[in-house]
Parts: sequence; structure tokens; C-alpha cells
Amino acid sequence: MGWVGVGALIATIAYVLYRYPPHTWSSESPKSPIPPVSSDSKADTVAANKSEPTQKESPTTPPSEIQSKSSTSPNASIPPPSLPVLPVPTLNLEQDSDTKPVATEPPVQQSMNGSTQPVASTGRNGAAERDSAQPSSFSAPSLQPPVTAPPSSLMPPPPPPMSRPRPTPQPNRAPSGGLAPPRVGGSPRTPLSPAASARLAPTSGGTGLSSSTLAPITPGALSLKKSSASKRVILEPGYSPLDWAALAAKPNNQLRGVGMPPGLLRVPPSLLKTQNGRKGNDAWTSYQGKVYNITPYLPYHPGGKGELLRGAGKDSGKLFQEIHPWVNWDGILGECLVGILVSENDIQAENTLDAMD
Ligand code: HEM
Repeated sequence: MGWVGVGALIATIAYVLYRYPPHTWSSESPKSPIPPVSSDSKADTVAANKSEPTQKESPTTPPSEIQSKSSTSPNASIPPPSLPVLPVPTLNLEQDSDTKPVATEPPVQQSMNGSTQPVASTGRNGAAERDSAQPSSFSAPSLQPPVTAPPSSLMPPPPPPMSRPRPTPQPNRAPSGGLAPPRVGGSPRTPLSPAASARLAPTSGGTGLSSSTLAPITPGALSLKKSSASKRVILEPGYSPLDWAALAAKPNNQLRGVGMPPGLLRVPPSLLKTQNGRKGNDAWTSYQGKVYNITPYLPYHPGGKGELLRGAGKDSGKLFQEIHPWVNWDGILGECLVGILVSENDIQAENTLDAMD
């Protein structure tokens, strides 16, 4: 044990001196030349790592100290107790209000996020203000996905449903000329007899009254009236459209005129011209080649007698179409048909033939 132990100690010291010569000992730590590492590779790695940050010491380190460290042996030196602290960015969501000076950067945050969220509105709230107080490049909102809509608590209320334009109430005025105007006299209305109701049905002969006073829809019938002012007159009691319908439905009503033959007449324009309602003659008018006696209808005409007489003794087609093309002429005046309109030449030829017979 004696010589063997001394030999082993000397060998160890010799190895250590060989491995770490005295000139490599640091002046700062002369009493501990043996590094705390156990392997050579680790010692080299530590020395290599130390060389880089040493050149980038923080400004707080005196330049003289840096110079002394670089001039001495860094391999034998013990790492300083306090490593240079780099400004490592940290993510801190619970930063207190002392960092409010940084809160002057919301515009930068907004531009980096690309978010349309208004920072000004959220900056007035507690949590949102703390978020916006983070450093601009590492602020928590910048790590979040871009927010394109405000938080649910800030979402505006849903827009009201599209309000559909309500249909404006139309004036209670049907285009049908058969509707009765408001009564002012209050006289009892003549009820329709069963026979009159039966005759109101459309007939195949074309002379019967139809239940509708509306004319078949034609392109001309869809044209608007030129004047919006109504020229309807107040009819005398007992002369409503329904009264007319009841009268036309009666048998032997003689609406064609007193003493008229049962068949249709052949009416030349000269004859039509004499039937103008004057001098005791009935008022006739033509419409679409047919001649009607409008005399019994004069007090029933909603537009007044004078208006209806404008077509007496001539064709009323143009006036009729201009004023109320929707009115069913034949439905109203079917019982008043007296004949068909023929030319004067036709009448002369007929007279010649009659004379030859
Ligand atoms: C010269 C021929 C005629 C003239 C100038 C004439 C004129 C008029 C006028 C000015 C009105 C009032 C329109 C309004 O409310 O502003 C009217 C209404 C009326 N006319 Fe005539 N009319 C004529 C022939 C007829 C004939 C032959 C009939 C029947 C077959 C008739 C049936 C009616 C009816 C039913 C109305 C009410 C229409 C409605 O309010 O919708 N008219 N007419």
C-alpha cells in the first residue's frame, strides 16, 4: 500500500499535469485548475460555446473584463455565475397595467394582423386592452388567426328580415261596369226574378245577356284610361246596373223599340243618322257592324245620358273603346239589338230587287 499508493498518486498528478499544463491555468481560478467536466469532448464543447457569446456580451459587461477573458484561457475557466441575458421574447398574456406605454402600438398590431377588428373599440375594454398592450411583434393577438368578425359579444344584432312592400289597398272599384254604384236614394232594389236570372245566362244566339259585364280581354282593353278623374254619375234610384239586368231579362221588354219587327233590320248609314234620339225618334248607335237601340239604356248608363248620346245616330266604337274598353257591350245591350249596319248601295240593290218582284 505504501509505495504502490505513492506511485499511483504520482502517476495521477503527472497525468493531470500532462493533460492540463500549468500555463493553461486561468489567472482567475488558480486554485482549481481541474475543470468540472469528466470527458475531453465536453470540455471542448464548452470552450467552443463560450467563445461566441463572450464576444457578444451585454452592454452591461465592462470592456476590460471582456478583454481579460479573451486573453486568458477560456478552457480552464469556470463559466461565470451569470450568463449574459439575451432579450428572449416571452409570451405573457397577464401583463399588468404597468406596461401601458406599449399600448401606443395598436395601429402596428392592427396592420400586422390584417384584421378588420377595430382596435380602438376593443382597446377600451379590459381584456382587449391588455392584449393590445403586448409588444407589437409578439403580441398575443398577432398569434391568433385573423379575426374577420368581432367577438360574439360585440356582434351587431342580426339585420331585420327584408320587409316586403305591402300591397297597397286598391280602391274598391272593380273594372266591371255591372257593379252597382252606391245608392243615395235608398229605394228598394228590384229583386231578380227566377226567369230573369235564367235569361242572364249566356245564350248561343248572341242576343242574350251574359252574367258578366266585362268584355273579353283584348290588347286594346288593357290600355289605361287617359283621364283618372271619374265621370260616373249618380244614377236615379231604380236604374242601377242590376235593375237594367232585371229589365233586360224580362220577356217582351220591347228594348228594341215599340213596334219593331221580330227580325233584324238592315240599317244603312242614312237611317242610322236619323235615329239620333231627337224628334221623338229612338237613339240608335252602331258598334262592330251591329245597330243597337240605346234609348232604354240612357237612364242606366253610369256615365250619364249625355255621354251615351254622343254616339247616337253614328258608330260609337271609337268612343266606347277610348273610355271603357273593358265593358261588355253585348252583355249589356244584347236585348237592344235592332239590326245590322249595311251600306247605302246594298240598300239600293235590295230595293231594286224588291221592285222587280
Ligand atoms: C258614346 C258612347 C259612350 C260614351 C261616350 C260613354 C261614356 C261613359 C263615361 C264617361 C263613363 C264614366 C267612366 C268613368 O267612370 O269615369 C261611362 C261609364 C260606363 N259606361 Fe259608358 N259610354 C258610352 C257607351 C256605353 C255603352 C253603349 C255602354 C253599354 C253597353 C256603356 C256602359 C258603361 C258602363 C258599364 C260604365 C261604368 C264603367 C265603369 O265604371 O267601370 N257605355 N261611360
